[in-house]
Amino acid sequence: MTAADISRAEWLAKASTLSEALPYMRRYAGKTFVVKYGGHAMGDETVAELFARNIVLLRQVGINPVVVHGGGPQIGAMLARLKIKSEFIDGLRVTDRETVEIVEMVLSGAINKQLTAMVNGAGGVAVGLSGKDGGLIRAEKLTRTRRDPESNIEKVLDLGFVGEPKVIDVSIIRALEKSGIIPIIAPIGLGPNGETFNINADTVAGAVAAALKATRLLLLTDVSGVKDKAGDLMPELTDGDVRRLIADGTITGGMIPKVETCLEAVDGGVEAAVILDGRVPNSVLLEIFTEHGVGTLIRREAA
Ligand SMILES: Nc1ncnc2c1ncn2[C@@H]1O[C@H](COP(=O)(O)OP(=O)(O)O)[C@@H](O)[C@H]1O
Ligand SMILES: CC(=O)N[C@@H](CCC(=O)OP(=O)(O)O)C(=O)O
Repeated sequence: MTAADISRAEWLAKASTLSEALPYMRRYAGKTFVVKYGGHAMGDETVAELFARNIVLLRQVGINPVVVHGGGPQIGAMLARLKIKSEFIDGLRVTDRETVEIVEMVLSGAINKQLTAMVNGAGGVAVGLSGKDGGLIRAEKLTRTRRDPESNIEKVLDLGFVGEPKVIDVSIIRALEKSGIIPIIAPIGLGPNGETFNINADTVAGAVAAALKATRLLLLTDVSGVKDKAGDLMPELTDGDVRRLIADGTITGGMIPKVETCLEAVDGGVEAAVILDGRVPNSVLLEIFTEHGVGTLIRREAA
């Protein structure tokens, strides 16, 4: 049987014995996979533990997994506990000085350490870091503009300490990879004047994947992938499809930056980007080791 013959059901049966699964895994040995684990997908502890085991398994078969995590709902819950109001513009949290402190505490302090401990508990060797460690993510303030429909004048929107990655220095990731260590990255960047920047986790995952020229960028979320108007999963989309689906209102909200991140990553040298459901047990393994995958694969149209 070749890798192309394996069905999802067969994969699940084989996953119980590593030795049987190995032939299907070898094709990716030595490759780097960037996996973004979204805050919504983290909810269920059993699924989170399975996620950690999947990541360790990738490492055990010779793949270099790099995890970037989110934590939007968890930041929201902490801000609510502290009675700090939070608003979003284009899916990005407006982040004032007080908010950025909480964002860093929740992402780098709580979630990053939980996930790192989980991967270590699953038998891997993981190290948690943020964009501040090893000069990983140099960021600058993100500027957003919006055209006022009545006056047609473009207004600059101030999102506060929301950053965009400018320079990704992958040396720390490569050093960890060489030692068999799994990096777990919180989406925090360091600004030119020592500022802490809150960066959308999808954006960080895309930028890190492009800088590493990763073989795959996997964005784990709380839906099965990109769906059409009838709610059916679309297994594969090109940049042209994505533009059309945004324009006709099929792709909305948080899914817009996700698909845009995928296209930028593919443009930046990532072989393929996939949006998939992180709440489904073993979704990472199913996506990587079955021929058809489970989510929506996004690629550029052939020139
Ligand atoms: N065409 C679409 N297909 C699937 N999900 C979509 C689509 N358009 C908008 N969405 C929304 O995008 C959400 C995923 O984005 P988001 O909530 O930002 O995820 P995460 O927290 O994992 O980063 C889905 O839960 C869904 O509500
Ligand atoms: C600027 C911005 O919006 N940053 C995000 C960072 C966390 C994130 O992206 O988490 P998810 O992947 O779980 O949504 C935030 O503050 O929520």
